[in-house]
Amino acid sequence: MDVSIIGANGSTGKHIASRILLERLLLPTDRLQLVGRRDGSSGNALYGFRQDLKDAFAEHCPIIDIALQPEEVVADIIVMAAGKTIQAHSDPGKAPPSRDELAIYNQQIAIPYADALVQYGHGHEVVIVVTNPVELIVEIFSQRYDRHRIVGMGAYQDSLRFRREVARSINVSREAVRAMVLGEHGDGIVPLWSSVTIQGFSDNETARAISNVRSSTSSREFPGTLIRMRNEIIKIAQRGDIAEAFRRFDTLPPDVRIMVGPFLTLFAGAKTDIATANATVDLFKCMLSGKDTVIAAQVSLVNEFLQVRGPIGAPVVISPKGWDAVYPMTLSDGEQQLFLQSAQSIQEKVNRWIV
Ligand SMILES: NC(=O)c1ccc[n+]([C@@H]2O[C@H](COP(=O)([O-])OP(=O)(O)OC[C@H]3O[C@@H](n4cnc5c(N)ncnc54)[C@H](O)[C@@H]3O)[C@@H](O)[C@H]2O)c1
Repeated sequence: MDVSIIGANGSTGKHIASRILLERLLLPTDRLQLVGRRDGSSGNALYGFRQDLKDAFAEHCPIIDIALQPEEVVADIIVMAAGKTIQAHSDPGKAPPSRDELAIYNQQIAIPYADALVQYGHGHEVVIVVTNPVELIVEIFSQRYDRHRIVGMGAYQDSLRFRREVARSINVSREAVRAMVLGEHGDGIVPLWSSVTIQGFSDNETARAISNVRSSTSSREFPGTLIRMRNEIIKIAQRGDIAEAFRRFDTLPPDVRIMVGPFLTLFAGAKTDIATANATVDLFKCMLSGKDTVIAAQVSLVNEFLQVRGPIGAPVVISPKGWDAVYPMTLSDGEQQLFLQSAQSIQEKVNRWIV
């Protein structure tokens, strides 16, 4: 199997590459392709990065290739991780950072890769999209290529965060919690409390545990609560009191922490690249496991789930071919309403952004 990482010299791309090698997911006869820009600093740096990987992983290394043009990308699985990332700012008068700011710039990066895939690809590539806004980039690839082979990892990562945060609030391990987050990888996230199961808990015990920890009694109130709590914490971080911001963060409900955690990490001067790389490689492993696995991921729907058209985080059955079908989940009334609002908002933004 051959894997290509577009944006391999970026912090997320680098962690993805080293995790793939660390876990020996590729054989020495497989190929890992590191993709950068000929006219950017990554062009030269990738040669050094390749050398570093060879030093680190020696005889366990696959063949490592470098590509500096979209038309040179050749792989069975392509990880799209190139592009700008959001920056923290300390101006309380300005809106908090949003992945939406990246749309115009990152779209221009993605289009040549999507066009080259259509022109030079062999038709069975699968693209895992990391670049934000993940819904927009999924749509750019899906409008050009087989949409069933395009999978965005934002909802998968949000679901892992949700499981971890729920587990932390009720004092069990993340492995004991099953849960999904659908919707947008952004303000329009839809945490599915109805999907939460906790190993060893009866239905009544699960319901009691959830009502003790969730942010609001109904999903309809969630967006307002999320924005209010997010803005309060960001104000503290903008004053420079990061330790206090994290102390307050620890007291937030788990469904709010999913969203606030990455922003607070940014304001602290760090990045979410390690967790993102881990989630991407986990998704990659699920995909290759050969078992039909249901995960939340951004895909471009054509009426398969709640009659939604367009890109959104949805429950899908994945396989080595991408996503085969939508898993027919039943949402609560409030979750359904939140999901449909999120779909509408994403669609409006994507229509505005796509040139
Ligand atoms: N989905 C998620 O959960 C998640 C989490 C973190 C980051 N991200 C997204 O991943 C992307 C990368 O983030 P990062 O932190 O690694 O950024 P980064 O700035 O560290 O790396 C970006 C890389 O992209 C490369 N690049 C830019 N234009 C390119 C082109 N035309 N061809 C090839 N490479 C090109 C740059 O040279 C750089 O090496 C961003 O869009 C970010 O928003 C997503």
